[in-house]
Amino acid sequence: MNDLEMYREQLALCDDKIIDALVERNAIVEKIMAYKEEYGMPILQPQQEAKQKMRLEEKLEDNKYKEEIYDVFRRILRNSKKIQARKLFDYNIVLIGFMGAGKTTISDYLSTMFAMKVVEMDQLIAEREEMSIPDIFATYGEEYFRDLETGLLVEMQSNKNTVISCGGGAALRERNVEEMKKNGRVVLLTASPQTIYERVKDSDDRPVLNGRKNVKGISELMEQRREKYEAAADIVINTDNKTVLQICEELVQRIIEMEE
Ligand SMILES: Nc1ncnc2c1ncn2[C@@H]1O[C@H](COP(=O)(O)OP(=O)(O)OP(=O)(O)O)[C@@H](O)[C@H]1O
Ligand SMILES: O=C(O)C1=C[C@@H](O)[C@@H](O)[C@H](O)C1
Ligand SMILES: [Mg+2]
Repeated sequence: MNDLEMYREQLALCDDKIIDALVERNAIVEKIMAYKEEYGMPILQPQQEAKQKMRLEEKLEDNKYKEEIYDVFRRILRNSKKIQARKLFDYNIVLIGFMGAGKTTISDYLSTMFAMKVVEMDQLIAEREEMSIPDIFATYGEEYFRDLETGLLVEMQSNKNTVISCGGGAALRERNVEEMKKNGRVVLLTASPQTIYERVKDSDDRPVLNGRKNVKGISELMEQRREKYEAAADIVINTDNKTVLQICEELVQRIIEMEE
């Protein structure tokens, strides 16, 4: 055997070690999940991720392949998160609720914590139509927009582990709710009119709130919608005075309870 052949064999042995280590690592990730579930511990522990990152940084400080190894670990972490998400729920999470309830915020955090894909329905529809949502309403009417929502909710049923952040009015159409349910669990985020007002008061990109961007106007529209939102929901989470982490943890725990 010449040197080149020998190096190639050594490389193959290295790859085998990496595969074995990754299999072992993934099994440990699953054990950690099972342990947390068994002892009712929080599933989301962002401080642990920060600790792991620091440990890695210290260990790689003087390593000449630091950047390349970081890159690999970023992917390992991403895949660990996907494994955790798959273990918790093998379907999509559909977030509904009034404007400002936190659908986009919670979607982004879930995406960070579980490496889940996010579909912002309003944004995707506007991109595909090459038109803003208010322009779609003005040009083609609400029915046309709701049909696009229905179509997108059907399309999403071939995905898994995706967070679907619905437009504020999506749950108002019965057919949309039917298609939401086929995606996975429907989670309704709620907040008091005061909280919603505080969250939306400085932004002008919610045309439905034009002319009623005050606590009374929000409260009235919320009451009109309440029944339909609640009828659509598998899980209801109130978000008043809760951090994004608390809300996401509550969501995960409620999903665990539902699957038991
Ligand atoms: N739990 C929370 N605590 C404090 N602020 C929050 C919380 N959730 C959301 N917010 C803030 O409220 C505002 C509205 O949140 P977000 O855009 O996520 O709502 P949304 O439900 O997606 O609204 P829309 O239906 O209009 O898209 C944002 O500025 C966000 O940072
Ligand atoms: O609450 C609503 O009725 C709406 C909310 C937005 O997300 C958009 O989907 C649209 O402007 C309708
Ligand atoms: Mg949003």
